Amino acid sequence: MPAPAIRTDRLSKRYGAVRALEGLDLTVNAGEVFGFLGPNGAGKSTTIRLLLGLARPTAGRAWIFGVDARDVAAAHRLLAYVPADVALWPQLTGAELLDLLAATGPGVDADYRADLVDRFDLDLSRPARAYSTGNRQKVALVAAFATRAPLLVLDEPTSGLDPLMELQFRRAVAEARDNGQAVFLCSHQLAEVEAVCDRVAILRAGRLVDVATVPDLRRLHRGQITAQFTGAAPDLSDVPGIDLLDQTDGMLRFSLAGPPAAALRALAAADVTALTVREPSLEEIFLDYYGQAER
Ligand SMILES: Nc1ncnc2c1ncn2[C@@H]1O[C@H](COP(=O)(O)OP(=O)(O)OP(=O)(O)O)[C@@H](O)[C@H]1O
Repeated sequence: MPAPAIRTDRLSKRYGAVRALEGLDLTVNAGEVFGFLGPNGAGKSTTIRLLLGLARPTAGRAWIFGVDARDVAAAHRLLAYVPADVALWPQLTGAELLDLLAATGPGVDADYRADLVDRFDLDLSRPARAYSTGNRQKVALVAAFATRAPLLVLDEPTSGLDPLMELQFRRAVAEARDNGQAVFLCSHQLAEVEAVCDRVAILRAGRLVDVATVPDLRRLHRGQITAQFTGAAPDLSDVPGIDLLDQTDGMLRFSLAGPPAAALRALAAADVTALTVREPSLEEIFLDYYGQAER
């Protein structure tokens, strides 16, 4: 079996009394787009710093394709990184920057890079000091995708991109996956994570809360059902996991956790004329987890 793109074993980091990361066990496979989510301060950046060898773990270990993450020279031949705050040398033009980044990174596919420059609508003749936040992000993204590195580590890579560029980003991620690359995507843009990720990990206060596919996460969280009926209202009093949200004459709306069989039986006993089922969005799932921390 080839080594996974990322593996961590009880990876932990403390800053004094602060437990930034506690016992993280994670595996990200080649060809997988993996979302890494968590509220502010959950430990996402700390994890990335440990994966990149920018910080030393207090305990535990991390590997990039079987290479110890602390072996920075070897591990960085296998990955490309886009930071949340892209800083570029202000006097260099976009073209000079891409050449510099290509020369110092894990390699470059020049044809693909030209294609990406076009798709991301990047003006390479301007100096970096004249770039907006979004344009700086585009330079870093084009440089990273163009490496075709086996692992792409992307930290909040699209916060400054407009919707058209966001679509280009999603397309490039899909191409990376089709090319067998792994993508580790840290993002607060939940719609983006929902659209591109195969699996997501949810981190809270330095600990992993869950790792699952988006459909699996949906199954664990509350969906919303609206039923319209004529005659007597369906009797939902015995349905487990139900939470009645709204009831008017001829309509009721409820949320449901767990399998829908009991609710469907109760609805079938009434004269239901229309039924809509809305699955929870990743945002609702995330808030559900986040809300648990407040309780
Ligand atoms: N150098 C440091 N010294 C002290 N504490 C730190 C340091 N870096 C991070 N922390 C603490 O570790 C915890 C995790 O921080 P981290 O930056 O990893 O969170 P994050 O999930 O990336 O948050 P955000 O979404 O806001 O970027 C926080 O409590 C933070 O204050």
